[in-house]
Amino acid sequence: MKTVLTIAGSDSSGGAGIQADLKTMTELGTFGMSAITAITAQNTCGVNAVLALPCDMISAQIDAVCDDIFPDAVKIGMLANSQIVECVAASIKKNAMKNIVLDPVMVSTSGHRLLDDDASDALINVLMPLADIITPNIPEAECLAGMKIASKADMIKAAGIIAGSFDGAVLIKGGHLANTGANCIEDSTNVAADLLYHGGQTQWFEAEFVDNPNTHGTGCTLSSAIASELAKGADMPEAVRKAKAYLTGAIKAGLNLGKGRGPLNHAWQNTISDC
Ligand SMILES: Nc1ncnc2c1ncn2[C@@H]1O[C@H](COP(=O)(O)OP(=O)(O)OP(=O)(O)O)[C@@H](O)[C@H]1O
Ligand SMILES: Cc1ncc(COP(=O)(O)O)c(N)n1
Repeated sequence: MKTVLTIAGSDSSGGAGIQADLKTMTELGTFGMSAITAITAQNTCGVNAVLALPCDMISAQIDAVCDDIFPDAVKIGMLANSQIVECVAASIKKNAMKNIVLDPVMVSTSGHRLLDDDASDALINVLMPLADIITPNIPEAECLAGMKIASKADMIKAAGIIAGSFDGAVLIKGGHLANTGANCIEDSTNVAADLLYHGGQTQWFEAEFVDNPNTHGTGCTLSSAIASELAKGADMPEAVRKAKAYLTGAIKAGLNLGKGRGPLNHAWQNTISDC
């Protein structure tokens, strides 16, 4: 069985972070392992508290995994502060890890900062160069590219700028532009359109925009699904295509848990075959 390591924060409500990552990895037939960077007290309504773990404990988790069950791919999510960004980068180099998917988590859907303001430089200069793909949402891509993004043309421009600063691929997730009119295609159906910039080429991945407010953890799910598909041997465009199909199914299968933006239905493939 192929193995995937998530280096990310814990979400007590199970919708995002390592909990979403491990569910995704299991559903996609890989063996998920975790190195926890921070503990959050959160639910579908918001983040109440964050405790960043000490760097030596984070490095120790990564080393313990790599010394025994070397991961075929790695997903990196919430990193909390610049010290953690630096120590995760050092551990990746030391262990010569491969298939690195970096989700540059900055702010939760509920508006809570999950990465210190002053950590962006370390993220861009120290960690990004080690990644095979980074998966920013629109606000994160605006921060990384230093420009506003209000259209698909802006997404293409921003992806080119971000890709110019490292060797990997860039997937700009368009969830925040969907339903604003900016993503509308000719038949006026609204779509959730993500842009992959890979090897100098751009490619759109479009899926039905599901009218469902329960989208807590979509970014975590997509990035860990990409890591799982890379671990199983897919090339980058194929990994993105399969990951987006899994994600869209999990949004469509619609759970309705909690009082706020609820989590996804990770087990949707089993749910459908049970019907
Ligand atoms: N309502 C929806 N229907 C279908 N796909 C969606 C919907 N909302 C988001 N997506 C898709 O989910 C993925 C993550 O999107 P988004 O742009 O919201 O990233 P994010 O902000 O990092 O996610 P998160 O909400 O977990 O922080 C993308 O593939 C996007 O197209
Ligand atoms: C531990 C952790 N990692 C990532 C997110 C981002 O997910 P979302 O934007 O859906 O809140 C989160 N809320 N918590």
